[in-house]
Amino acid sequence: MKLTVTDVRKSFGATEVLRGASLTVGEGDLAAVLGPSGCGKTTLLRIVAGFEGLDAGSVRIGDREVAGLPPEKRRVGIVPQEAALFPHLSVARNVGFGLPRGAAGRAARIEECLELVGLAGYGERMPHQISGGQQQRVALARALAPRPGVVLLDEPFNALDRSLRVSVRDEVRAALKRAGATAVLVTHDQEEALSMADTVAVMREGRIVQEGTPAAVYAAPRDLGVATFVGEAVVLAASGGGNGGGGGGGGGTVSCELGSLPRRSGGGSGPGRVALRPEQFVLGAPGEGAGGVVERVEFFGHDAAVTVALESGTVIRARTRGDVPHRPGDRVGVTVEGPVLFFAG
Ligand SMILES: Nc1ncnc2c1ncn2[C@@H]1O[C@H](COP(=O)(O)OP(=O)(O)OP(=O)(O)O)[C@@H](O)[C@H]1O
Repeated sequence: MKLTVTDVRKSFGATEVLRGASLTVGEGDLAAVLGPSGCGKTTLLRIVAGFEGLDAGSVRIGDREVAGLPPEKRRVGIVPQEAALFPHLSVARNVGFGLPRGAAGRAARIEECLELVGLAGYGERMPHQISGGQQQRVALARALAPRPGVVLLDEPFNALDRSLRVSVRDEVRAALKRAGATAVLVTHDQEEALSMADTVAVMREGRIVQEGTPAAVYAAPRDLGVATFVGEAVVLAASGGGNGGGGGGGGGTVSCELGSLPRRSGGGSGPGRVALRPEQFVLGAPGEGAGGVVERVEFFGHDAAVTVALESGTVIRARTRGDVPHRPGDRVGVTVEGPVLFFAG
């Protein structure tokens, strides 16, 4: 079901933690709430779940206002940070925990949910007999079993080691999609948010400051804070020309130490800052563009990150193809492929 959070406010004592937070998640979508530690992500999730009351605002699941209802009346499924399975209950009994005893089709629903998360046939195992990633998937099956209107996932991959995280998050995403669930994932890991979610909601100081598809937020962040929080960026002092009057593409130019660059529209004009994405840097021969020296090459197989100290003292990190010919100490010339993001002020 669609989730609509409107202008939610919440204070703990004198501290206002949510300052008019609004969030919309379309039916069947997975939204990631992304923000720094302490910005209010978990509080927002707890308010949607009903574990915490709100001071003002509204929470609707489908067409129903749930702000005054206790958690068990909201039809919300929760996947906590650590799977938190009942250790003395089998996997099947964990999954069936939220289903009424003796309900018709209960056993079939348990098996169906285990199948959704790719664990068909694991019902008789005990939690300690399965891996951490599998435990997290059982927690998801448990959340899905009562057919909730919304599933909430609070940093669900934190307890897993890095290599496992990537595969578990793919499996969790696939299971949510198979179930057709509307879901909200809270995370401070931007790669997780950008790679998993249909939409990203960037949260800062108790408010959602921008919502959109990962690609849209990355390409057109509303301010420098979002630009540097969602994706990597090198920020340089710059001066922006007029917007060129065109909608869509044409946005005039920006001048900075790396030259005069075409800019995306928006962001104002006059003095300000430019945010350059790692994939916008092109490393060429010395003399092509700004001179610099390679400091470090990080090889990832499919691509590489090359850190270059420019003669000006600015340090940039460029994303290049994996077959990078550079070594630390090499002299290179750095140019930028536009259009670039500019923010006045
Ligand atoms: N029950 C509470 N009583 C008092 N203060 C609280 C309570 N719950 C949360 N806070 C405060 O509200 C702020 C936001 O906390 P919250 O856990 O929502 O942030 P978060 O964005 O989820 O952070 P993290 O990513 O570190 O989990 C913090 O400053 C926290 O100390």
